[in-house]
Amino acid sequence: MVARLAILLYAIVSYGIFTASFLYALGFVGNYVVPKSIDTPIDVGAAANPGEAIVVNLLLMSLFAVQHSVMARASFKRRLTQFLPAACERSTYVLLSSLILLLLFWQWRPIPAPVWQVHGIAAWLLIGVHWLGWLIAFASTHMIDHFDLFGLRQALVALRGTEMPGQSFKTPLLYKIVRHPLMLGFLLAFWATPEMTAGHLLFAIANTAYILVALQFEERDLVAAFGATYQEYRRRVPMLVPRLFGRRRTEQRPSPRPAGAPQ
Ligand SMILES: C[S@@+](CC[C@H](N)C(=O)[O-])C[C@H]1O[C@@H](n2cnc3c(N)ncnc32)[C@H](O)[C@@H]1O
Repeated sequence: MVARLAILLYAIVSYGIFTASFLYALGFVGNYVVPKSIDTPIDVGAAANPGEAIVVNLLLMSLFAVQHSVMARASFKRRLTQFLPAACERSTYVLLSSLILLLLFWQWRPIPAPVWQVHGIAAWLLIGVHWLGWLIAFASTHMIDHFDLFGLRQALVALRGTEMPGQSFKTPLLYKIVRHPLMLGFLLAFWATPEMTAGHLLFAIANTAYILVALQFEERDLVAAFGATYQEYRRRVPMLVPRLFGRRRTEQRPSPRPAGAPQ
């Protein structure tokens, strides 16, 4: 019982650190409230040299990308759970991702050179799209399973001593019109800004490239897990850009989750 409570505590702490990093990300990307944002150095007088800034920023984003993708693979999870209880695996993933994000926010080198600036109604439209992106991203986690994605469900199931139910294939709400609404939300939040600087542009380009690569791995795992059901979904539903005047959709039956489906 003590071990199960410790797992739950670990999951709650990891979730708390994730929440802090997510809230900080809102301020960081949008240049709101936080002491250090994507365009404002802590030490305002000391702008980094752009070459150094590009290298440091790319290293920080690569660290996040490698951790986030390697730890999401089934083979890595199998190895990790030889040392850790399976109920801690997702919380560990969430904890490390959040700590790396906080490191990125802390060590980020702004490159303030302006790339575009828009004013008036166009600026307000872009700000609206930016916040819509964050809203879509947050809402999408609830459409898949927020508490499962962030490791709390696994800890609660372990506390009850019951079996963790397998991952099921879902297409609720936004998942009916795009396969990856969470990533679509991030892309909108990263790109829609009335004042784009060189540093922000680097952030948006590198993260877009990472998302496009990471989705290939994620979809490979989803095809392995759900087979023809996911392949049919892939043919029917666009990846990131909703089809506004789409083809007629056919209803599909839910498929049972085969053993070894990714979490
Ligand atoms: C961080 S979520 C991102 C989901 C999706 N890529 C998106 O952008 O909305 C990643 C997890 O969602 C799972 N996943 C993605 N699409 C899913 C679906 N249609 N049904 C169930 N799980 C899904 C993946 O297996 C992975 O474990």
